[in-house]
Parts: sequence; structure tokens; C-alpha cells
Amino acid sequence: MNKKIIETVNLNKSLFINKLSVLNFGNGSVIDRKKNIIYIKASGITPEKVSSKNIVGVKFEKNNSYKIVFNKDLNPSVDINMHIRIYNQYKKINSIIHNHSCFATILSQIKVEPKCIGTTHADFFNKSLPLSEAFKLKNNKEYDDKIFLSIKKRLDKEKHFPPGILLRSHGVLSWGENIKTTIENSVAIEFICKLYYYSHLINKKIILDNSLIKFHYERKNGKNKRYGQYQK
Ligand SMILES: O=C(CO)[C@@H](O)[C@@H](O)COP(=O)(O)O
Repeated sequence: MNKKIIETVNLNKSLFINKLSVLNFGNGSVIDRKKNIIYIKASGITPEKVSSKNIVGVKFEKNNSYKIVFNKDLNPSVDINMHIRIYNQYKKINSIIHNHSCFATILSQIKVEPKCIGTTHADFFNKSLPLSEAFKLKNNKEYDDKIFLSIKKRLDKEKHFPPGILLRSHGVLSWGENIKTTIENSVAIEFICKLYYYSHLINKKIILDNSLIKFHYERKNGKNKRYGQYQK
């Protein structure tokens, strides 16, 4: 069995295992950059029921068009065009999860970017988690381009590429160079949003000194990280 298809199944099942998805709200994709094929959950399939039989493979072009090349009788996730645009734009991303996990979706709906107010967040990312920009539709055909542009406009403002983004009023995207990182990022983003939500409910004035953000972030990330079984 194709390794990318197995990875896509495991990625989508992780949504269910980590309780990041209710019903079919959510999908995961993996890209084969050598063949320009994206594997994604078929539309309407709940993550716990995903198998190689309901993974769709689409061969995509630079102009974001695509044709179905695997499980041709199935429709890909409704979000396939958003995934294609992200892969075409950001070459370091090799897998994407979209979900409606509870606290990340709450913050996306109240339009709040969770600031770094604790070392748990700082261990993971040293900036606020970004929220995509607002947009309106003149017609339904604009949706795929507009939702991607709402993501790109916000990411263009970031010096450090984030592990994901809150999709305004909708949910969350997490991504990574491989499925392990993408799954960890989706779990971490939801946990950080939960910590932020409850901390802020109790005290709106919480801040964390930048020196501590820097210490924690650099201890776990980057070329000089000092976490885990690193070479002494
Ligand atoms: O969020 C949405 C729809 O708003 C989708 O991600 C969700 O319904 C999943 O759709 P798919 O089953 O992936 O087509």
C-alpha cells in the first residue's frame, strides 16, 4: 500500500483519537511532492471510519486545478481547494489537518488570537497563534480563493512561520513537514487555546515576560534546542 495513503488514513484517524473532531467536521491531507498528488479524506466520511477505501488522490497543477487519480468514484473533501492552495504556496508543508476542535473554534468565533501568556504556549510557539483575516463573498465561486487569501494575508505578517492558524469564525488549520508534527501541532493548538480561554476567563491581565518566552521557546525549538536526549 502507498505510504502516503497510509499516512493520510492515520492523519485523519488522529482527529478521532485525539477528540479534535465532532461528526465529520474535519479532514486531513498528505502531499506527494514528487508526483504532485494530494491524498485527502473523501467528503462526508467521519474520521473514525477513514480507510484506504475512502481516501481520494488528486493530481494538482500550479494554477490550483486538479484531477482525481485515486478512488476516482469518490468526491474529495469540500476543503480540497484550500489544501491545494496552501501546498502550492508553502513548500515546507507536507501535511495539513483542518478541524473544529472546541477551544480553537471558540477563539476563532470570538475572533481572538491567543497571546503567549504561559510557558506551555512558549514551549510550542513564541508568538500569538494567528487568526485568518476577515472576508466576505460576492458569489460562492470566490470562496476557495478568498479563504486562502484570508490565510495568506495573515501569514504574510508573521516573521516566524506558525504551526497553524485559527480560521476566523470557522475552526483551525494545523500543518507540518510530516504527519507526526502536524498531529502534534493540532493537539497542542487545541490545548493552548483551552488554557488561554480559561486563564483569560479568570484574569484578563495575564502577561508572560519575553525573557521567559524566549527561554522556553529556544529550549525546545531551533538549531540550539536543549530538550530531550540531545547530544551533550
Ligand atoms: O468545515 C467544513 C465545512 O464547513 C468541512 O471541513 C467539514 O464539513 C468536513 O467536510 P468534508 O467531509 O471533509 O468534505
